[in-house]
Amino acid sequence: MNTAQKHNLLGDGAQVLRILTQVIPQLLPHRSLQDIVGDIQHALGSSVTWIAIERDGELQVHHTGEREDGYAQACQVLLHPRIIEHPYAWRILSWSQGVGELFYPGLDMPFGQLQTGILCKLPLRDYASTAWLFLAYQHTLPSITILKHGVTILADKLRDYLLEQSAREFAFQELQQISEQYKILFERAPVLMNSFDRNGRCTLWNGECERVFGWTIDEINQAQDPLALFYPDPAIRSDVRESVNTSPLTAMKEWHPLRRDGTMLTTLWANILLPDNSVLNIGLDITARKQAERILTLKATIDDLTQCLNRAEILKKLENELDATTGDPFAVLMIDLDYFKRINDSWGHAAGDKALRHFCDCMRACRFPEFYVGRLGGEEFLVILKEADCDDAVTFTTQLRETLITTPLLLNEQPVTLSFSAGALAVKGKTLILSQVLTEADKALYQAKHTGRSRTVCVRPGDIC
Ligand SMILES: Nc1nc2c(ncn2[C@@H]2O[C@H](COP(=O)(O)OP(=O)(O)OP(=O)(O)O)[C@@H](O)[C@H]2O)c(=O)[nH]1
Repeated sequence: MNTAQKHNLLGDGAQVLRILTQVIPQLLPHRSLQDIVGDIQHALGSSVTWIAIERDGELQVHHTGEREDGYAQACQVLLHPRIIEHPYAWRILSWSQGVGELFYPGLDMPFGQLQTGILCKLPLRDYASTAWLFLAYQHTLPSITILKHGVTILADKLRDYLLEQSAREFAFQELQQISEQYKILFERAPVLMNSFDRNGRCTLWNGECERVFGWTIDEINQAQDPLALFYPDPAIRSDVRESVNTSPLTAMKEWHPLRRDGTMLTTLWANILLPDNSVLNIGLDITARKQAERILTLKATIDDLTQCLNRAEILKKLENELDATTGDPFAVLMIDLDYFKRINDSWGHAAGDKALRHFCDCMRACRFPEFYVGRLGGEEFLVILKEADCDDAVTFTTQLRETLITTPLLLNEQPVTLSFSAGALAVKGKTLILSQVLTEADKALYQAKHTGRSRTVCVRPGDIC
């Protein structure tokens, strides 16, 4: 059918409806607007056809001619004073002849020669946008009224198509925004997030993993078994695999992976099974926190001044020894510095502190297989010698006295030899309770103090030797 025959059909209402039944079913969501404009032009035989959409102040134009500037074409019509200053609200405007001269004066074929034209507004107000459909013919048509009715029907369907497209685009943009937000969250959250596939290849590795472990995802995947970088022990590796792949842990579990520099981390991990059956591992690096906890725990057991065990801790140790089911023998020494007040009085309190630290250093320097030193308070100390008897206790104090002589305390560069008295007690089996041990050792110490000081008195319960 040639163009003239096609134009004649547009003068017949029934034919126009028949043409529309071919075009309207093509307004499918997956088809592009450019294709749809092409369908309309082909079915209705127009020479110039375009659809313009104004969204957020921006004009998008969909047209058929590949080489033509559709944007300029649409602007010339939509920004024409006759359109902008139109005195009435309008939905559809038509010109039975002279459209080319009106909108495209002096332009080449077919623009300057266009005769009949229709501009139809497609209100898309819900989405803060407006669209226009423009059709123009080089010849005058038999009935502009019939064409206008046809275009109104087509415009309604076209508007439904555009609204659906807008809704899809809106949903897509929202999805993209959400996915972008999750991407940022994944990359920047101060939480370790990663995932490994069934072959052990790393598929996800967020910024925090890179920062904490020191490897990039590419570096990890260069290893034959990436997991072995973190867990060199095959048994632990198998536990990790079991926890991730076989029974993902929803509660946090502590693991100790290695980082790139070989240091061991303390981490907590939980595994989240995703809908595609992959597992996302979420972890927290608690190395610094654990370290701080260890230091705090240690500090709670240490005497600040002398760095030996504090009173509570040495008494706890003594109680543990007394409660031990094995009932292994051990010796207890209660030690008190002699005439310590004189050091404070002669050299000042700071010198007294220095003397206490020096005395503890000398005790710790003594050679004995296993022993604990604790400060009971002031210048009084308790020493527990494991698997020892009274003779060992005496040997220990003799050694300590020698050390104090060979390594005197220096006060204002003057050597001062510290002296101490000691009460020793040997404990065998589970025969005594804590208070009895302390009372007996104290009795022996008292004896040492009142029989000349600088000596060790050994006692067996109820019996001083
Ligand atoms: N510099 C210093 N002095 C302390 C500390 N704790 C207790 N003292 C002092 O230790 C002295 C203990 O004096 P005394 O109980 O009379 O004992 P001493 O002078 O050693 O006499 P004997 O035990 O009888 O030989 C007191 O002057 C306390 O103030 C401390 O942490 N630092």
